[in-house]
Amino acid sequence: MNQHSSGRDMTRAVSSVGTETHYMPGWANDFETEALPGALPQGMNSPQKCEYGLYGEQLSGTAFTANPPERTWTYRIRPSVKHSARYTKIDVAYWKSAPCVDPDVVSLGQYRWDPVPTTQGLNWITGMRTMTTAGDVNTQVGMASHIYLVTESMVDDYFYSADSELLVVPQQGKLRFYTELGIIDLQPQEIGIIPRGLVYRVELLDGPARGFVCENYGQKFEMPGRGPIGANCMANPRDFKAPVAAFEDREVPSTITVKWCGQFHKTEIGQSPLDVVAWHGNYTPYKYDLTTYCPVGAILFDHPDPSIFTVLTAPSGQPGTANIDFVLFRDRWMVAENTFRPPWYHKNIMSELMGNIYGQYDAKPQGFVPGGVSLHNMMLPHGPDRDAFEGASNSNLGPEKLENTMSFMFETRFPQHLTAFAANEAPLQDDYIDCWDSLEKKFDGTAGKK
Ligand SMILES: O=C(O)Cc1cc(O)ccc1O
Ligand SMILES: [Fe+2]
Repeated sequence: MNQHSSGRDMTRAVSSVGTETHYMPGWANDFETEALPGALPQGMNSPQKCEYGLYGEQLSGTAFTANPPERTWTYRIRPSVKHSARYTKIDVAYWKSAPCVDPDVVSLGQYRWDPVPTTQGLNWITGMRTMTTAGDVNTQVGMASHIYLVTESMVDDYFYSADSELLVVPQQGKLRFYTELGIIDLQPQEIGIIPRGLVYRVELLDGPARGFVCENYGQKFEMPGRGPIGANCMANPRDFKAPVAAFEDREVPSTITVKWCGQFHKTEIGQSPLDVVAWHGNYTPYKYDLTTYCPVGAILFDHPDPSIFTVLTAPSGQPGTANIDFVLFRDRWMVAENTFRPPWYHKNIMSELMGNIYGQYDAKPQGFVPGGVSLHNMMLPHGPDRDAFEGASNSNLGPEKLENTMSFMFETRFPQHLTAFAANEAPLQDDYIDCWDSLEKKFDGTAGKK
């Protein structure tokens, strides 16, 4: 997987705020890219003097001795220490971190929310609304799920999370992430990953923007083991895209906000920190087009576990038991014979937070709407509502295409705790649990096969 990318050939010089984006394909490649010709040292990382008067700096995304180690070498106008003055603690009211167990909030239950409405004056930081937290940010275990609401761009304000990598799932609007390593545009049906420690700002290209974020406190997302499926289908490595180098040489009063151990801190500096002119390495932000995900499923009978739809998985250290699985339910053919085709009724040791990107989800034809969220927590029973059950039990089973549908699941081995925002302020559907009320007892002890 560590093939050498031809990033340099694809690089376009973008010497200040770029308007076009360019990407290099491949999963976890060892990329190289430069926004000015010759800015990237060849054959070594630390020349005595770098070209253009640049400073060399390493960003380590794994422990030095991890296998494989992930790191990126940057060549920048100033070293990051110059983008880091004294920090002041600030309050970011709605962005919570685990452990965050509110004694007045009940997390045991099946929950569903309508889309959280967007309001004016929200940027990537102030518009982050934490719905659930799991694990512990201090021990780098677990995750948080958020809804983001963005109606304003960050202009000379920058951010990074030392706590987490962010998996961003847009549902509405279009965002541009100006990062230290280049520019990524994101819109619905795409996902982006912003790695831990990477500095960026988020611009609103088309708003208002809303979407979902999985904040991963633990080991990085990786492609799932493919097992008997073999080398093809599911997510294909070449469909992951890393940005080419792009830098800002802007000397204006600016701020950097840092999320660190669940707390937020701000510092003021006199220039843009996005000043990396060239870089090489395998620790990068990336995007992925969900419509390139090639689903594999039941082609004769029965309904497999949803793990067959895993796009990315973040390991927990216990094999097969992820800190987080990111699972995609996209349009696909249903052909299974003599089969109840929607998800079965079940209880799961993992906890399942789902979001609807667009369309209708087969187990919940009503009520789980685009922008909406549901939570089926650890060991809590759930499954199709009555209409889905009756429909699927009585339909004529020809080949049928599930169309106009894209939902996803953040599934974690840890119980998810609701925030006070999720319990009290977000549009919780109080009657969600009633969707199973009208399931009848159909049992007839005399009716079975003799
Ligand atoms: O609960 C859900 O809707 C998600 C889900 C889908 C599926 O096809 C099988 C199991 C499962 O948890
Ligand atoms: Fe489920």
